[in-house]
Amino acid sequence: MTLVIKICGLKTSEAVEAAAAAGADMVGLVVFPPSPRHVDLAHGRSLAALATGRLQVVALTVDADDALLDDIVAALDPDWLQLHGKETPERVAAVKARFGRPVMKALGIAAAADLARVPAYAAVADRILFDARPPKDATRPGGLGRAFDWDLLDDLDPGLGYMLSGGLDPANVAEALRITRAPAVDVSSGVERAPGDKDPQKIAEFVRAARAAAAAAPAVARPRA
Ligand SMILES: O=C(O)c1ccccc1N[C@@H]1O[C@H](COP(=O)(O)O)[C@@H](O)[C@H]1O
Repeated sequence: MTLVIKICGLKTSEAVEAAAAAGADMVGLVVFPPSPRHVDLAHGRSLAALATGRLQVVALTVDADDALLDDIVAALDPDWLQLHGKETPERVAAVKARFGRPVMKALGIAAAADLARVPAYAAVADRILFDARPPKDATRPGGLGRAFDWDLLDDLDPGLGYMLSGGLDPANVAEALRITRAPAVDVSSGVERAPGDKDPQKIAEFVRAARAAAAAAPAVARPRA
């Protein structure tokens, strides 16, 4: 299976073009005003239009209500909805039913106990995204460039596709894939010059490093060590 690569938090057409040129699969547009990567819906619409047909578009939200999701879906027409807040499994199921689009649910991980929530979410989401659990005083629940202990995912079989995120960058993505054998990776801070300012060269380096690592040790049907 081919590794799926998502570049998240794009704010410019230059960044969208860089993700497409690098050979990424998905781009994430953050609709969450406290984030330095927030895009308003008018701008998000133009970025999504630029990506459509070349990259899957993911709309990232944090505890968004139905009214906001209505507006986001109307503006961005995303291929995926990424729920990165405290949404319950019931809320994930309701969003999926209302919008009829695949839903990716982010779960913050800091310890093995955090994985106990996986079955309930795997039953309703189309993909689980594992991110580092944010510190209590964080102003946002993700996009912090913070990694978690990848060994926690050893032997994990969530029963559906999952995406690894949290503190990935061009230098560490190969090691992250070696340890987790994740079928998909997501990066934001690790391909930036500053929060919200994507670096085309780092995007290219990240995709190159991730593809090389996946070719050396494919995710699916890879015998366990
Ligand atoms: O990027 C943000 O600002 C953001 C805001 C609110 C929720 C999630 C956010 N980003 C997501 O967080 C993970 C990890 O990002 P990083 O690579 O560690 O910076 C990733 O899924 C981003 O899409």
